[in-house]
Amino acid sequence: MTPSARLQAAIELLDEIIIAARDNGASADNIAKKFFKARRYAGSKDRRAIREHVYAAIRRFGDRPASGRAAMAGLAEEQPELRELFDGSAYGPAALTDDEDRAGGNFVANWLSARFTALIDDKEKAALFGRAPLDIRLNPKKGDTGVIKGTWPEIEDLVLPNAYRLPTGTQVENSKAYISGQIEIQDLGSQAIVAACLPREPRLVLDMCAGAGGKTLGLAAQLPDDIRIIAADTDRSRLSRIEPRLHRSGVRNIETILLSPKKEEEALAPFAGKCDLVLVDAPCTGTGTWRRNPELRWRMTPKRLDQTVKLQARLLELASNMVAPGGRLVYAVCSLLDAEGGDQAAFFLKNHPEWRDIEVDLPVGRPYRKGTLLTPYQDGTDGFYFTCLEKL
Ligand SMILES: C[S@@+](CC[C@H](N)C(=O)[O-])C[C@H]1O[C@@H](n2cnc3c(N)ncnc32)[C@H](O)[C@@H]1O
Repeated sequence: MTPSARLQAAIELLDEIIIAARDNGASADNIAKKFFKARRYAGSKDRRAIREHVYAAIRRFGDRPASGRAAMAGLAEEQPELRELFDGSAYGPAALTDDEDRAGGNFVANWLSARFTALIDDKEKAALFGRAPLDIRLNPKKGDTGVIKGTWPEIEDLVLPNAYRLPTGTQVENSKAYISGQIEIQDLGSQAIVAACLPREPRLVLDMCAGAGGKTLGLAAQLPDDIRIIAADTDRSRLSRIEPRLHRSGVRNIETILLSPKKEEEALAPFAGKCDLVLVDAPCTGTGTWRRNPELRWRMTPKRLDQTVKLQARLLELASNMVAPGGRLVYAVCSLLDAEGGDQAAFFLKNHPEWRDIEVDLPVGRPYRKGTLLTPYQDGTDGFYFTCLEKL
């Protein structure tokens, strides 16, 4: 493909990504995979170049552009070499005109920028777009440090006992250590949230928004095998992805429960007031994960944020009903917006005098508004807020 044809392909791929972001459709990565599958003529260099154009536009614009062409035209304003590729050649984009739409604005939409926690300064904002590291968690029941250090001599020890960092791009998923369940890929921040759940040994654990089980497996790896762990979620496809991970890691004490949205309480009724530990890793806007998913910015609107905040408050309330007296509730979000983090904790504690927040002693994160904040610049993790609450 010519450089102009690659740019035109990037414009077409961006058109699909923009529509999916507007309509809450498939992720940019999945759309790209499908796009290239249907264009076998694009070789590996073509694909790489097209992806680079697409992700440069996604990283650059905080507001969702009107179209793929507007996005690339906006980028061309800042990159003269791109402007030359709008050359009207056979498979390339038509020449730019003075009056056509061009994307612009800041890296983060202005309405959203104002809602970040006070600790997110310019350095932190820049780090939100940095390169995400590749962190792994050792499963102490199956693997040992010697094996993984033998496999990857360049591995870096992190501040939590089973946490390690590998150079980005290391092929982990086809390694013996991964296939045999000795390791999982998990950001240090997620590992810190699991650590915050476990000062005392629970008997019954509920992971209420377990997704594909990242934190559920982290909990199981640290707890004795006879503890009952319930992994619940409303997303059938995500929840089903726990199964192969359970096999790999040899865990047998996790049960899954598929919840129906708005009817979660019915399915969870048998556990009401009985759990020693409930984790609510709540659905959120993901503002702390922009390093991995910069396209999430294009999905955000004030209305969607408001809906997410309401859902989080409802799930926190519901989760609190599942906890036994003296039990612990951990509420976490991979977001750095106060509305999803500190505001939720403050609102909950104000309305529940029978609960108190507890301090956690971890080597990462900063105390922030009744909880802990983890950030890319300060901690080298994705951005998270979590709070540990105890029922009196
Ligand atoms: C941040 S993700 C969880 C990630 C997971 N805990 C992990 O460590 O990999 C939030 C999850 O909440 C789930 N969710 C959304 N609405 C829910 C609801 N009403 N009840 C329970 N889970 C819900 C989503 O399907 C999603 O899997």
